[in-house]
Amino acid sequence: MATQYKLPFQLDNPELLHFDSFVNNEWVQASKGGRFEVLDPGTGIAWASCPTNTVEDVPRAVEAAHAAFEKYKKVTPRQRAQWLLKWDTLIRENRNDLAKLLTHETGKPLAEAYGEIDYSTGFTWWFAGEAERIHGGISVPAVPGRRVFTVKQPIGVAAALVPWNFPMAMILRKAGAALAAGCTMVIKPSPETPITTLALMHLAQKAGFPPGVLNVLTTDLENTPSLSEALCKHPLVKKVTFTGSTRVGKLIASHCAEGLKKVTLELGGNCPFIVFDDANLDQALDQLMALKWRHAGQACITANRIYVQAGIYDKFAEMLKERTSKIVVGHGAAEGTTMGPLTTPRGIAKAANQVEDAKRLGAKVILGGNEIKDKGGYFFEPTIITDMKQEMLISREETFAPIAALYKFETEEEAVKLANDTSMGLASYAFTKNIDRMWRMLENLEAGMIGMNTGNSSAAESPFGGIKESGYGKESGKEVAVNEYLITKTGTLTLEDHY
Ligand SMILES: NC(=O)c1ccc[n+]([C@@H]2O[C@H](COP(=O)([O-])OP(=O)(O)OC[C@H]3O[C@@H](n4cnc5c(N)ncnc54)[C@H](O)[C@@H]3O)[C@@H](O)[C@H]2O)c1
Ligand SMILES: O=CCCC(=O)O
Repeated sequence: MATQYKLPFQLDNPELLHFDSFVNNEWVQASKGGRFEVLDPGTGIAWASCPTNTVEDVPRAVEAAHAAFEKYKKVTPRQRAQWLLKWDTLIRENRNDLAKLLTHETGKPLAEAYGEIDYSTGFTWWFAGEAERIHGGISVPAVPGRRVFTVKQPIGVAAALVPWNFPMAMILRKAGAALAAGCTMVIKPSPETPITTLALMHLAQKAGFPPGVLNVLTTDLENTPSLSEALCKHPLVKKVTFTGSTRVGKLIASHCAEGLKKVTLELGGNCPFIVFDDANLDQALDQLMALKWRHAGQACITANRIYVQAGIYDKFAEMLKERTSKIVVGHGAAEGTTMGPLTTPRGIAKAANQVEDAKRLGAKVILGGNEIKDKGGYFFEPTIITDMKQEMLISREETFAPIAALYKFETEEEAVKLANDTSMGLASYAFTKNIDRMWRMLENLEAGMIGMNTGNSSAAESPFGGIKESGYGKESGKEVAVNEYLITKTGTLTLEDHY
């Protein structure tokens, strides 16, 4: 469908732009004909619209994915790998254009958009390699004359429900594993970020994936819960992979319980970042600057609670303030911008509420603390708060905004106790030059991923996933991620006249 909106950018390859849903390799409208707008968070202005699919549109997409699965499951792993590699190449070739789409949907600065694309192609590359390395096993059991073996088979149609903060990375992390395993997929992107997803579909089609292997149902905020529920409950959907908040993750798990669907849940974080007084402060600060301010604090693995040992607390806070003051907030596509807007206006309201709560309970705002109202989009000042206490809101819920909250601690035992005092368990970070202590951190911190003198642990080759209320299942990494899309079948063979 031709767009009535004015595009705020130009693409080298305008063919990438699609504004309709994608089912069975065709660009389609929603059955009821409705559309919703896609806004640039840096201006608040709509620049595109997409079909508002509803529950009525779910069967068409799932049935297309199922018909495709019947053929795709028999495609050789090498062929799957070749299609994945071709997709990977096309994404890399369209890097400049995709970065513009990401920036205008999420708000993140162009440099970060490039970073997301490079991170994302790690997944297409990695899972192309994994496709041919899926294998079962064989064993000789205690009973004579028997052999027991396992074969791995793709589970079926997978539904992927993805968030808006890393729309490309989250889709390729899921689709890469599913396609390598031999599954087909129906993707529901967030209402904020459908255009990047549709551009990826354009490239998947060009890469040669057959019709129905990948499908996208776009929809708005209002129809998201019902459409997602219908996808989870459709009998032909055998696997659901969800990335998003813990609140919604619990709903998804309950929808899937009915059909006993296999589920992967990558949910919220509330990640502690611990700096001991024997840490290399410059190293800790470099890592914190990159981790905390990445996408204006809108990453699940961001440092939500920063615990600093008493002896270095004041110095660390000052050093952080000095570096943070140099951040340039602006439109993600503007030259010189180092921090963009929040992606949604909901994020601004939540951040403002958390700052007010911390101030009321005795914390000090040493930098920022306010919404920026004169820039047009959804901007919030990079904010540093000291004298944080466990009873404050930020200790219990993710900020998902550019707020660095600093807590003081005295001993290692206290730091571990405070760090683990959360229902979440996605990632934890520790900075110390004491190797014994570092090992204790790895074993004692309750999280699925531990950053040891690093704030950057996400990579295609590392298993990604949380524990506690941060979810279950792993994405990326060797074997574990592809296994999420496979079933294991056990064969038992009796042999005559055999030991
Ligand atoms: N662990 C991870 O890998 C990871 C990665 C990115 C984001 N997250 C988490 O996601 C959250 C931020 O993203 P968000 O605000 O888009 O999360 P969200 O839970 O609101 O939305 C995630 C997805 O679910 C959809 N959704 C929203 N309400 C729904 C409902 N009632 N039923 C079904 N689907 C629904 C959204 O449209 C989106 O596609 C944060 O909590 C963050 O930590 C986690
Ligand atoms: O927001 C969560 C995902 C971020 C990541 O994969 O590093």
